[in-house]
Amino acid sequence: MKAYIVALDQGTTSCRAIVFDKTGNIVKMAQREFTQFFPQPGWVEHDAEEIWTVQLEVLRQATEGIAAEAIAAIGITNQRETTVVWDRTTGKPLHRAIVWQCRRSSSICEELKTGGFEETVRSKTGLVLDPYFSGTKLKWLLCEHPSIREKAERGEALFGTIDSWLIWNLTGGAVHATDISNASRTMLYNIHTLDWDDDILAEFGIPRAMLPEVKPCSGIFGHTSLLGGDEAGIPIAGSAGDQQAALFGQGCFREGMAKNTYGTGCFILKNTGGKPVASQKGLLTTIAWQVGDEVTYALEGSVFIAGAVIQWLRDGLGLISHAGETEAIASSVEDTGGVYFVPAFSGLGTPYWDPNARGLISGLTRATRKEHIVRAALEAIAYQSQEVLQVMEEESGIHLPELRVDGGAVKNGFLMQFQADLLGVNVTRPKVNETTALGAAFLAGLSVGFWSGQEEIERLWELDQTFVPEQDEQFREQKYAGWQKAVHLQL
Ligand SMILES: Nc1ncnc2c1ncn2[C@@H]1O[C@H](COP(=O)(O)OP(=O)(O)O)[C@@H](O)[C@H]1O
Ligand SMILES: O=P(O)(O)OC[C@H](O)CO
Repeated sequence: MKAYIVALDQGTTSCRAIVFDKTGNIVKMAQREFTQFFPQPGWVEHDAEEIWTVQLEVLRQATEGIAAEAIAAIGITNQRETTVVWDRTTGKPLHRAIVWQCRRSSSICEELKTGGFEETVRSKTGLVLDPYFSGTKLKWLLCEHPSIREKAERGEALFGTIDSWLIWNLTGGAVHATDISNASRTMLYNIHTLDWDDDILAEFGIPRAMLPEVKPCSGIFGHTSLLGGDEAGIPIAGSAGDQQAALFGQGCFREGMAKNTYGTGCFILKNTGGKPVASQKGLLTTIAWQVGDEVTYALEGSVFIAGAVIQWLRDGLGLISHAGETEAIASSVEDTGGVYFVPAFSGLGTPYWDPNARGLISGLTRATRKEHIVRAALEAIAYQSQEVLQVMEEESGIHLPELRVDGGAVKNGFLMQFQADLLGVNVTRPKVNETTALGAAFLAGLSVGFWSGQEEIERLWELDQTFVPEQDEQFREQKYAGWQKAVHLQL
């Protein structure tokens, strides 16, 4: 009997494999971190081969003792925008993966802006001309490495985001495909015509031959025999970028529903229904998912550094030994003692879109202790999310009734309460916090009939805890004004 769906969640810092049952509960999971490379200030790389090895290892661990015949399908979700180029014949990467956080293509973005290309990009792709997205990373790679360009022109070098890379490897090099939500993050995909955009490809000098086929998020991408089982193999039946998958996993199927995922960064997505909504204030217009013929769009606010600031306190400063400690440390002081921490390690995303901004800690005095800095780092995650939500509200004129949250950092009760206090709305945390993986599982499960439809999935959402605002308007205004002052020191 097909009792399970397996989700592969390839995040910025770790690979997870999670086995879900029909009730959407976790049966088994395995997770492992992989290496981050910072070859120059502002540059971030991953080893795509290491990612595949680690992903396969956690897949095997999570499914140990489970017969391949019991797995109805595999769903994939991934860190988005991260750019991989590999050799069609050998299957080996031709360069380290250039990670979404990497700023190396800043000057390319500047040139394109000067050349008046910003509006074209915005109107065709819904995105902002920023190094965050794959397009200028790929342009950089082809310009810096003429041998890769030659291969690309001959159709021998393939481009993909991490979902494509996993699908390629899971299918033994038989399938070069991506899903529409990931395609919409490349800056090469036209979100209106639903095709790669020839004008942009020409401007960026990217041959179409290296691009993957774009498929709906829920549907068969290929099959894998890596876990054994019958000859046909296990279908890879769903795929979506991690933030879109989380929106799906949170059951935000209706227009106006929104979620915030607190992982390496924070990504707030609001379902805008069947049509793209353009933003005037730095939100991204993106494709949430395609199920059948129906395309759903979203507005997104992207915060580049959220949980990553906690990792930096651990790995960069040695102030803490585990992320989990920060809750008690932050709660041990009344406030930050006037300290603000702007973690703009990779520039600033929504609403500023300043690739050159860098981090700062302000308001230091001789009385400042480690506890204040840890607290300020956690508060920064909430302030950045607040800024995005404020823009969303200003643009739509609608006050968000609640914020659904998920991701690694929502375990932190201090952070969740502070977020509710700052926003003045309820923050709701679901029982299954692995919402990203759950979304990928739902997309895969829907396509093979494991679940009957979105109504059934919606009923599976269960509340863990609601964080209710405990502070008044004056608190919110005062705190936010202090944050704004600190951010503007950097701009
Ligand atoms: N208790 C905690 N408090 C604050 N941050 C945390 C906590 N636990 C984990 N994190 C942060 O959450 C992030 C991991 O979340 P995850 O959703 O796995 O991220 P990703 O998918 O981006 O790799 C890390 O950056 C980590 O620092
Ligand atoms: O790895 P995460 O979960 O922080 O997600 C990264 C985003 O997909 C980047 O756009």
